[in-house]
Amino acid sequence: MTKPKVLISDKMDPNAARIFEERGCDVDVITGETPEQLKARIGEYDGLAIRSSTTVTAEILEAATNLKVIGRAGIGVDNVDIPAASGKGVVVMNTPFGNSITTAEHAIALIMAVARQIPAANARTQAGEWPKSDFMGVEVTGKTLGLIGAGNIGSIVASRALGLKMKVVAFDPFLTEDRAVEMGVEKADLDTLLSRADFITLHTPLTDETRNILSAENLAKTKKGVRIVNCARGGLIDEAALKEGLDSGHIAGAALDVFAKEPAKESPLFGTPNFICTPHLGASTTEAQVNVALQVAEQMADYLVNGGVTNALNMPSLSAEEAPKLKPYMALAEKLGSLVSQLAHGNLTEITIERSGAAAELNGKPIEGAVLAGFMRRYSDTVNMVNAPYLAKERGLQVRSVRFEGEGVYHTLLRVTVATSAGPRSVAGTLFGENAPRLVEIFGIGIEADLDGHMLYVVNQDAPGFIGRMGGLLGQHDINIGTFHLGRREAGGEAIVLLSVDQPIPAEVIDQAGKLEGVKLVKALSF
Ligand SMILES: NC(=O)C1=CN([C@@H]2O[C@H](COP(=O)(O)OP(=O)(O)OC[C@H]3O[C@@H](n4cnc5c(N)ncnc54)[C@H](O)[C@@H]3O)[C@@H](O)[C@H]2O)C=CC1
Ligand SMILES: O=C(O)C(=O)COP(=O)(O)O
Repeated sequence: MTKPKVLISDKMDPNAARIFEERGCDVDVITGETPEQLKARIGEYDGLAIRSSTTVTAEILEAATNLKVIGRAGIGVDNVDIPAASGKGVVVMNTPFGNSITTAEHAIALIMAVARQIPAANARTQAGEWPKSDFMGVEVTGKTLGLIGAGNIGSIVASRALGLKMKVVAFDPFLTEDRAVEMGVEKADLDTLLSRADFITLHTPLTDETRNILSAENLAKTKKGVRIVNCARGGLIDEAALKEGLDSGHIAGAALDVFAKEPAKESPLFGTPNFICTPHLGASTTEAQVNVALQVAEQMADYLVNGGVTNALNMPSLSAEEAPKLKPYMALAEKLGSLVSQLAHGNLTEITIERSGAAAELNGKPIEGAVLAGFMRRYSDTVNMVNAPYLAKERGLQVRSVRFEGEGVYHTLLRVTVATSAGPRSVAGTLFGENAPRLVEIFGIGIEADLDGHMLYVVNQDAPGFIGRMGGLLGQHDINIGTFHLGRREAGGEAIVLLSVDQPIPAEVIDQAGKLEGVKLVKALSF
């Protein structure tokens, strides 16, 4: 048998190459290439091991004709086009815990550095100035730390900050009161956190929801004299607004390890007083790099040599006999989980997964995992079908599984219901024809649709002329409608529309759709 061939395309601890070789893989270490060079080379490889410097686009995946697995030696996978990888059957794995302590420690180091202006004081002292009277710092003891994102890294930061005698206020949709008490933090909404924090640190993945979470508007809600630290992802903060806040003196200091555009070789923030930055060093300690290198190489080699799957972000763990029967259900389950998470808002504390008819006969665990992975994916880079139930439990999400053996209208049905502060929200789906996943109900209204690509969800008053107005608006913006599905509770009552389009719908078109006569709600969805 020919040996699987792996490319390590980012700087990685040498233990990774050693493990690949010991486990029976050939390995090349070629770092710092341009996307064109990687594209030209990738066709030879079965595995690609990366950190954050390699961006794996759909175009690179197109050229990756032999690729079976991408391993991220680290946590964030926003540099990998996961849908494109899934489409090509390429497993994407990460190492969800190997660098979390190290990254949390960097956040704490930056809190201290920004409180005492250590980098500027160091530079001027070494320049021979002895500028003792220019650097008056603040204590962290007794100050409030606002933690945005209380997952693995956020929880470690909280525990360290408590050790420094700070108060910790945390905002995270998956943080329950019980978990907050266990962590010793106070659960808060974002506005409360912004108004109370003396220091703010960010620990969320970069998603559509977290992008610009510290926008100009939200920065304006912060306490005067706030200090901000970002060791998560650049796009979480509006860098121009941060610069304005520092210049005006509203923000007393900021420390960034990550930038919207990396490598950040220039930025309006550079040179701003009380601004500190590091070049994405969050995970850069000997310990973390050895951890993630060993782990990624072991996981990837296990997959390439034995077919074992660990920490995959786009693939469930399944036995060989169950796999073919469960596969279409997993796709349906993940789509329903994703749909309900895109439609339900507020405090998400309980999810119920019902299986009726043929679905009731199957192993419920992988289906549950797939629903939860779809449900939580918007909130975490590290969630997969395997770890989703564990993460849900850890974050206090109650998961109920219910089976109904008899058949209803459909021979097989999955229903996912989420308890929200506004009441239960439920969606249901079945398998049609050649086991194609199909939505059949949203919030109690019958509607049949495929959940695929970019979609628009509209709630409107059932009245003549609506379809024409909506079609006309999208047509004016050159947006082609692929499918159009309608459902309603009763004639003249509340109706819903799900339509699929060929490209993402710009925000201004969504805004205009929301203003059309009879429209109550419009939401862009993606699958
Ligand atoms: N600077 C660096 O070198 C490193 C940066 N990172 C970044 O740190 C991020 C966090 O890592 P982990 O804690 O391990 O991930 P995690 O998945 O354990 O935690 C992320 C948390 O963010 C929360 N969250 C998601 N959307 C949110 C929202 N809209 N508002 C508030 N909270 C939200 C989630 O519920 C979850 O609890 C990673 O996604 C990665 O981008 C990770 C390692 C190193
Ligand atoms: O693990 C992560 O998410 C990181 O951001 C670390 O990035 P790096 O591996 O140091 O390029």
